[in-house]
Amino acid sequence: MKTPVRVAVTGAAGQIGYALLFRIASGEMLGKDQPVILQLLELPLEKAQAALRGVMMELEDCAFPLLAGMVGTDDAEVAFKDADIALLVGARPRGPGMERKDLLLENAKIFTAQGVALNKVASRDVKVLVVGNPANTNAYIAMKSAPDLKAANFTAMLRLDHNRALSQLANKAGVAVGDIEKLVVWGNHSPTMYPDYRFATVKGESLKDRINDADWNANAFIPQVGKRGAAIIEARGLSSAASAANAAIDHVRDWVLGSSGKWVTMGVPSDGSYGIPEGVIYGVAVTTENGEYTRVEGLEVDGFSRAAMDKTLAELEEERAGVAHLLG
Ligand SMILES: NC(=O)C1=CN([C@@H]2O[C@H](COP(=O)(O)OP(=O)(O)OC[C@H]3O[C@@H](n4cnc5c(N)ncnc54)[C@H](O)[C@@H]3O)[C@@H](O)[C@H]2O)C=CC1
Ligand SMILES: O=C([O-])CC(=O)C(=O)O
Repeated sequence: MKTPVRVAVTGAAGQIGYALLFRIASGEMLGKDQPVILQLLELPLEKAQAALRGVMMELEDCAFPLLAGMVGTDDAEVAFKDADIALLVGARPRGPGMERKDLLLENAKIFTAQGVALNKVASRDVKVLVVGNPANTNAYIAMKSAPDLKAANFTAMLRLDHNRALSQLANKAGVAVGDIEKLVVWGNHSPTMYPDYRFATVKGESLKDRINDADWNANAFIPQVGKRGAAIIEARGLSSAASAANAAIDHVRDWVLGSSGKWVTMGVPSDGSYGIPEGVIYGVAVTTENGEYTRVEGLEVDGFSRAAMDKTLAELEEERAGVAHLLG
């Protein structure tokens, strides 16, 4: 038996948590031979803690052979203790009359505290995935609040956007979703993101040439991928949960187990390439191997792409400026 991996999940009793934990415990994230210990954080409210206890009872009732242990807590330092992987899902949702800026500030407090706790007690190699919105800026805040941890190990989830774009492209081109490679979604997990299939291939042939429809790209594809989260809320009355959990699993699985040379999109702190200022958590194409990601370098940025990449960057810069006073 392998040594169990400690996986911390915040917001564990929420709807993404409910779609996520059972799949982690069944081995879909880290492999069917990898035991896990789940360290689950919820708010210190009776309702949230009761819901968490219920989820843990259900996890127990699945008798997952790979579930080597479980902790439920309202204390971030307990949840993050020696964590190898931290999925930061819990966040303050937008309430009635709340502006984006208010949401940003409320969440800034949460992700500052969680960054500090990770810095104090998590494994020095902890891999962090931020799902809670605004995901890129929350990841940036946590990273800045955890100066003793590797900045490169703080990532934000753009995989749902990547997967959404894959399916839209497969439908448009009439190809199998699994045959599409070399897609990237640049920037912020928000409607300003830029899904870019200029480099994408299907069985080695250019997908862009096959679709050959600049109008569809600019006026249907890009806005549809960007606003897909809102479309799900409109249809379901609740935000994406199963697809978000699925994307979190894809993100961490590929990061830990490798993408076998395939491109995947991760929100990672910029190294200054592609004109993105260093440190900004920005969606880029990466390949992954041996628990590390490597940016796909040297992609051509044409005029249309530059404008799209700068627009989503400007939004991230604005978010960063909005929380700068909290980060010292
Ligand atoms: N990056 C992405 O692609 C996506 C991000 N999201 C975001 O994921 C987040 C979670 O979504 P849902 O599970 O649907 O929400 P939810 O409201 O069902 O669950 C969130 C849970 O987090 C808990 N929570 C809140 N603050 C916490 C804190 N400081 N510490 C620990 N737990 C805390 C709440 O008690 C709640 O149980 C939201 O911010 C949502 O906008 C959702 C879909 C996709
Ligand atoms: O739009 C939302 O609030 C949830 C989300 O991030 C998504 O589904 O992409």
